[in-house]
Amino acid sequence: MITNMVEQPADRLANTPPGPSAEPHANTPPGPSADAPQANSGAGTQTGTDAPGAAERIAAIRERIDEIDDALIALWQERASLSRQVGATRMASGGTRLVLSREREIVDRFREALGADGTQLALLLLRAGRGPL
Ligand SMILES: C=C(O[C@@H]1C=C(C(=O)O)C=C[C@H]1O)C(=O)O
Repeated sequence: MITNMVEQPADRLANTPPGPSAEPHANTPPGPSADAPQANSGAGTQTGTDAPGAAERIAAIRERIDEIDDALIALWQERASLSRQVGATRMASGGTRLVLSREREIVDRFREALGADGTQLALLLLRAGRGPL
């Protein structure tokens, strides 16, 4: 889980395997980390540095990261909804719940674009729409 790592100085990250507590329950959104040391103490989210220029630059970049995350979440939810509609339509007409050849195409597409992470992302996307196999 990245949440705990980003609030530690980089030199503390090496050779520190995540313990059991680093991975919360799969469906539990992570809350604020109470145990990690803070690199700066102003108002708002920690940037991980006390250097004013760097902190401001990081805050600006984070605005775009947050926008991207919002879009990813909305797209994720829309895709899952559409996938469920396809499944319901198909089953209501006597068809199958899944079409594995189509799923294979999707996994291949993500893997070709993103490598091994793409495979994992595609599998998560598919599961979000049609449930676990
Ligand atoms: C949405 C569909 O149904 C299922 C879900 C898929 C998906 O989430 O992309 C792909 C194939 C099917 O197993 C579909 O056939 O397009």
